[in-house]
Amino acid sequence: MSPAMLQASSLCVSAALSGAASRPGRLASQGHQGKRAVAQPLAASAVTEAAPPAPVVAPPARPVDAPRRRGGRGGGGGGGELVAWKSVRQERWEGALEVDGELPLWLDGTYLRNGPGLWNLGDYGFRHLFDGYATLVRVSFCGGRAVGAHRQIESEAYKAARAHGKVCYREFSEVPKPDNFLSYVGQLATLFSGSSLTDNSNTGVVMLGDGRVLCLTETIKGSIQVDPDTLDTVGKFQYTDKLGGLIHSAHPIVTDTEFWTLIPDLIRPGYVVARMDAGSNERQFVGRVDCRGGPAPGWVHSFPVTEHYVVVPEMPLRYCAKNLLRAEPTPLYKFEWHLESGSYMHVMCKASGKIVASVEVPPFVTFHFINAYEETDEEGRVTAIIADCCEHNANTAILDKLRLHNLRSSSGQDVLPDARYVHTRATRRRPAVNLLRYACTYARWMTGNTMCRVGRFRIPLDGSQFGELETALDPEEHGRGMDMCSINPAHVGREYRYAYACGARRPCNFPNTLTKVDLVERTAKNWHEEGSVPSEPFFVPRPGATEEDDGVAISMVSAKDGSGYALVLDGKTFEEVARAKFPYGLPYGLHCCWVPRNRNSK
Ligand SMILES: CC(=O)/C=C/C=C(C)/C=C/C1=C(C)CCCC1(C)C
Ligand SMILES: CC(/C=C/C=O)=C\C=C\C=O
Ligand SMILES: [Fe+2]
Repeated sequence: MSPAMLQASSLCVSAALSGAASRPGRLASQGHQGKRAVAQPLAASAVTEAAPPAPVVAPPARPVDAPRRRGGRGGGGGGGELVAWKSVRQERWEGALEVDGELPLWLDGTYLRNGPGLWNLGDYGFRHLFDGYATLVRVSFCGGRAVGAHRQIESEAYKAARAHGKVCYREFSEVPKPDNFLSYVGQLATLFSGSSLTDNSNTGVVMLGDGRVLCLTETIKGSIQVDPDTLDTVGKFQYTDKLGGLIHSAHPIVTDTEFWTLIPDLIRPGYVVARMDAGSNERQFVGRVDCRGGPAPGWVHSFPVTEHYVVVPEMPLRYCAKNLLRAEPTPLYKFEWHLESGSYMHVMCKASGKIVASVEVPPFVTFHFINAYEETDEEGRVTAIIADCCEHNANTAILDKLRLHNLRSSSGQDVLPDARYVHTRATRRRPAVNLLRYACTYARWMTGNTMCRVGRFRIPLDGSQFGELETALDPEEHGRGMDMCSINPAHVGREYRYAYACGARRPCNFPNTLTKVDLVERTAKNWHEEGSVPSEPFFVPRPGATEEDDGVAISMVSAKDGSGYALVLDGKTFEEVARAKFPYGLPYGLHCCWVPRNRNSK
């Protein structure tokens, strides 16, 4: 058993044996080099100080400028105000969590969530949700008990910011301020080599087939291995191949045996599709898709695969080399909207790297593909690819809504653009229909009545030129909000029925519900607690389950009273099973993974 696994099981034992598990705010002390806890008070200047020695177990954190008050329903740290959009700096915190309800005994492992939880450097506040320094929160479940932990990821970008008290690398919207013209010219030069790009891995976290756990963002250098038990930053994940590239999709598709990724090519507009075997650090070139429109590839935050194919989306929201060079953010940050360039979906055969379909589709805006699968005829021949996404109704306004100023100032107002769950259908006779759809999309834009929906693409494999994009269920079912989706991992690339996501209860300025979507019945079940901000509900199947929704969905909630807790919902009924309460409030976070206790480890 590796030291990390030993530590994990001792955590389980200490949580199970210690009475601290039922006392909020009490910390299960877990020795680390025999040091005592060092307080990390969240003064606004905390991050600008020279790096202090890492504390063993820090006391409960307070967000920047939050009052010190106790109590509140959600757990310790309540009685204040919503912490979701405030920096909560924890260099190393760990403690037993008070549990309300009954945690299933089969839930045995670690839920890990990554996200940009630190948006302040001294007096300086970052602009955008996606700028924050990477923050890992974990809850380890064992024997009906829960132990929480919280740490910053030690990226070069974060360490440099702490040491110098300023942004030193190019983040999503933040750029280091040059001291003079010469240093500006120097910065431009480093942009081309990629050395000025951030490695702040604040987006996703995945467990590779060999048990290694990686935090990821859109820069390739921002692939960082972490220890899921201690949350230690193990080091950079070095890709040992010669594929190059500076950016990639933040959401590789990871299975027990492989890892698929997309590498956009900004010089010769297109995408490289690559795969890596579990246990390896070497990506292999599979094939290339040339863009059909526009001066640059479309943003590929994520993409889906089926059993035999990789789906490569080409959105009209495209990377923009000029915007990459700018010191001040543009309305669409590093991107540009090129409606005239068209929108396309490409399908590549995993085995041969050949493109088997490339269709034009109505314009769309998505961060997150949910899943894809192959549609077959009676003879078992694959006739089309179905690909689902959280679609923001071809409206780029969502990027602006995720500015911290908007998230902090417009709560209570109904300013979240609508989203939907959509699919596409492709035939040769569609141009007129598509034109009509574009017109409808823009009519909705003009009236401000846009929709956020589950978008379903249908991409036929019969040589048709056009694909369709349809709304998979009435967006009113999930309040016209839809993002941050997970599904049963056994259904990745295969037909599926259920998706778990964040939806909306209007009025709101950000998704504020958890929603279970049933794509067969075209209905949704919703969980909501007034004023709370829940993050991605991550589905964990029950070991041995045969039904798709037999398991739990785990989310972390930043509650209205300033508290924070992990919420466990029943995968079938979507009723609350239990909540494990942190003794302080949690910042919002993005994506999650599940690390079973008996994982392989390297
Ligand atoms: C958190 C999230 O969802 C997205 C994060 C995206 C990031 C950090 C993108 C960063 C980028 C750069 C630092 C330079 C190159 C362009 C781009 C990929 C947008
Ligand atoms: C949180 C989010 C969108 C919410 C809108 O409805 C998008 C996050 C993207 C990055 O992972
Ligand atoms: Fe994402």
